Amino acid sequence: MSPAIFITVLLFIPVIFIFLVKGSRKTASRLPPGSLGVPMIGQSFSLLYAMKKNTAEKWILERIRKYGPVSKLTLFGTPTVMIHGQAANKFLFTSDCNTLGNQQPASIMRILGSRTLFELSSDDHKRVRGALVSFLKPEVLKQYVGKMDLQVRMHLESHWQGKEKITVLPLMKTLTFNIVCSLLFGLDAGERRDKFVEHFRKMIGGMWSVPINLPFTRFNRSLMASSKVQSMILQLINEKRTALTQQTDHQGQQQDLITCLLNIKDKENNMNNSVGLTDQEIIDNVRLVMTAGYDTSSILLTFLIRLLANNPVVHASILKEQEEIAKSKASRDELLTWEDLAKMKYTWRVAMEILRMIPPVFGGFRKALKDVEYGGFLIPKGWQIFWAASLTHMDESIFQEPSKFDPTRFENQSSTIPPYCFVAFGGGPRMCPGYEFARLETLITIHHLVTRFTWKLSCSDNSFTRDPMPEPVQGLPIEIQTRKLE
Ligand code: HEM
Repeated sequence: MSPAIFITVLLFIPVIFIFLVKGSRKTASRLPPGSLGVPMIGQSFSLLYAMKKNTAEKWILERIRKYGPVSKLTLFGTPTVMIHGQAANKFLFTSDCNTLGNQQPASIMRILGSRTLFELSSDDHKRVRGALVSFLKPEVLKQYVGKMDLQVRMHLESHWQGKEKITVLPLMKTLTFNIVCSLLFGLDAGERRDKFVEHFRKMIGGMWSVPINLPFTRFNRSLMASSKVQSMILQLINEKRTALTQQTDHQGQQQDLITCLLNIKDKENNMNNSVGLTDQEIIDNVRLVMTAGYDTSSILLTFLIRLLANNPVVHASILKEQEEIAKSKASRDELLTWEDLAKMKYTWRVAMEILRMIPPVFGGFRKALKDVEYGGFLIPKGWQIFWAASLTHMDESIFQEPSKFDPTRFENQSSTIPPYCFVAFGGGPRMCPGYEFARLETLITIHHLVTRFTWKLSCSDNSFTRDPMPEPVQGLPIEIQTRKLE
């Protein structure tokens, strides 16, 4: 380098430095209030601790009181902006996919695969979601009420009938897993399903772990189980594909989710159109649906059972509604129908009120794909945005006396609850596609439980922790008694 160029470069270095410092000060002044804390860690442990102690709502409200509805912090290794309120939810759930992307911890992507709905965006997300919804929509699910009913009856006969004491949460997990297996994979009770459950439980054990793949880590065990689950689903896909080629007409026949997805693919291929799902997309999304549908519904059912033990007035009203339906049947063996479920209005309102007060999904993250302005502040590209359902669920300007259990709030939900305020199922294009499936499982199970059993809590501690899903102390042990239909 010639001396003249060298001197010019030297002279420019301070100018560039001053420019960069000024630029970063300007950016810093536009960031929301709050502290990022210790790099990488920030406020993660403090939030997780509050969740464990079931004081996360208070933790968040204190932040809001201190910094206002938009504040910055660091969560799980990433600078984060927490936003709050109806407008914030609308912004988060409806921003276009070039502005906000979905953001899940790295461990989830490695375990469930890179082609799940969680990871996809724009047209890819629409295509795969459309395929899943083609099975999960009410018009299709209504054919499966009887099949779900049979699964619930079998579960109660094996795990409740004749017992005096049971623990609710693990049993509800077994029940929802069996329903998912039967409806999604056509996999009924037997050795194969038992193997499947075993691998699945190991797989989900490491979903919220540090993604370091070393032998004997939780994450490593999860990854190994995930590849076993993948092989089992691939085997099912091959069997179902063979069965499909042997059938000429599958119209009007009951199918499972995998067959339904293969059917879409084959139809599309026949039309020389490639909008169907690849085998990898089927595998990844079947793993996602298994996971998404397992913890959530089982937790809703567990808290419903807890509420019915604690609240005799609600119990009496639900029992009345369910007994009327049971009495309209010629015998106890007659299965429930779609029309019966439509009559269970009060029961579903109670479930919705539980979801308002104890949402199984505490909240979630999105990622800013470019610099975004929100509420007069800058959210820099690459930062994550955090939403928590309870922020609007427990806001007294939206839900009067939010700590009071009041299912009547859901009587005319669309006219009394403003949009983007009840977000237990999320909102916008990523809103939970399993809403109807969860409604069916919940109503059918509660019907059989209240008409066949009475129960009381065995544990006097009525509290629960979050990890990150809410779990009652000791998994909710109860004492049960069989009752006769009056
Ligand atoms: C009480 C039960 C349930 C609750 C409270 C619930 C809640 C949620 C929430 C809050 C989201 C959105 C997350 C976000 O926007 O970041 C979601 C997404 C999802 N849920 Fe559910 N869920 C439930 C049951 C189910 C069931 C039974 C299934 C499947 C059969 C399911 C499948 C899914 C899937 C596939 C997504 C991802 C959607 C997408 O990204 O487009 N969920 N769920």
